[in-house]
Amino acid sequence: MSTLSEAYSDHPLHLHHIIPLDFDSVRTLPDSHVWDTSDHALESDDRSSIPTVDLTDPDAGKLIGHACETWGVFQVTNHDIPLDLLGEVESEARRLFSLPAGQKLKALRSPGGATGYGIARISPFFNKYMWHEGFTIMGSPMDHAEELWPNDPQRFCDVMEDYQKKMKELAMTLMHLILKSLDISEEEINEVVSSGGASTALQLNSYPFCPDPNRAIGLAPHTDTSLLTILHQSTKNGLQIFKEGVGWVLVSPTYGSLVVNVGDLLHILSNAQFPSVLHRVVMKENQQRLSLAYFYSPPTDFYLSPLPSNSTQIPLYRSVSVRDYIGIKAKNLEKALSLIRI
Ligand SMILES: C=C1C[C@]23C[C@H]1CC[C@H]2[C@@]12CCC[C@@](C)(C(=O)O1)[C@H]2[C@@H]3C(=O)O
Ligand SMILES: O=C(O)CCC(=O)C(=O)O
Ligand SMILES: [Fe+2]
Repeated sequence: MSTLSEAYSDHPLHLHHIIPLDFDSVRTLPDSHVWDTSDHALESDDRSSIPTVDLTDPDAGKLIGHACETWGVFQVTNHDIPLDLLGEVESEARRLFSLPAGQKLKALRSPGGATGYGIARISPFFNKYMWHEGFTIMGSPMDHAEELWPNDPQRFCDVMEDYQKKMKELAMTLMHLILKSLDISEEEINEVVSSGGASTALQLNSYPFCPDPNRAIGLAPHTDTSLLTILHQSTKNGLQIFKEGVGWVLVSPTYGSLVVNVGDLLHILSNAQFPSVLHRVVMKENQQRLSLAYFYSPPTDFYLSPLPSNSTQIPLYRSVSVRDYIGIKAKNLEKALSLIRI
């Protein structure tokens, strides 16, 4: 069985698509980072905002199913992730991104690697660079933590591992609710969610202070490759999701609540009943913004096909392994879903 890291190592990147800019050293926005941002301010009004679901609500499953169908994204409250832990992970992320550029480069993601410091994996698909630096974790971050803090790697590792453990439990709870809302049997749910383990990743995102935010982008529009993604955002605005017929909708951070979004793999599994949501990060505030994204997927050798609850419908996608889909996405980005359409 292959790991998520191995699935990504089949698709190596060039160094210029890994190494972030030394953001502290620039006083003006380099041309390499200038984007057409004419639609960034075109947000729909306040009346449209993503649904919020209280996980202790007896109707949570139904509400989540409905949110996945209509929005592909929702906020969750009463999720059992301690707020102290969220604060600690955020502060460890802040400590990492505050290191001098030269120090961060010691933990640079390798061209064939999946973990460590670097720019977003989707970067090769765009001719400009994003105002973003990231740090990807899969399991224990010890090797990279030793590169960053040779004398004190443990604190960072403990917090990140604790967070991944709790996020995994939450992701499994949410997946159970989501699949139950599709009337999938318990056995089938267990095949997708628990028995064979999971592929997971934790991405720390930093959008540094920008000298010219109106001409830069934090993260270009994309859908996630996961079943679902659970996101914590620091107090700064920037995340927008695209809703058909409405346009770009701002997802303002609400203290203590987490943003959950449908990824491509759940899109396939649900036969497009739960569409993966297009999202991006725009530069809204004149301060650094941080976010923590946890990606939950089935094991890489798991074959996804539209689930039997949809058997009365025509399956829209052919069966594909997680590993193969990662490869298709690595080569084709937003065209990936259409390439596996029957
Ligand atoms: C498990 C994942 C999910 C990844 C790849 C790998 C580790 C890093 C994730 C992100 C994080 C930033 C946006 C994204 C689009 C990117 O460029 O890297 C994500 C991508 C995906 O959802 O495809
Ligand atoms: O920073 C954010 O709010 C979104 C991050 C994101 O979309 C990702 O990591 O995939
Ligand atoms: Fe994303």
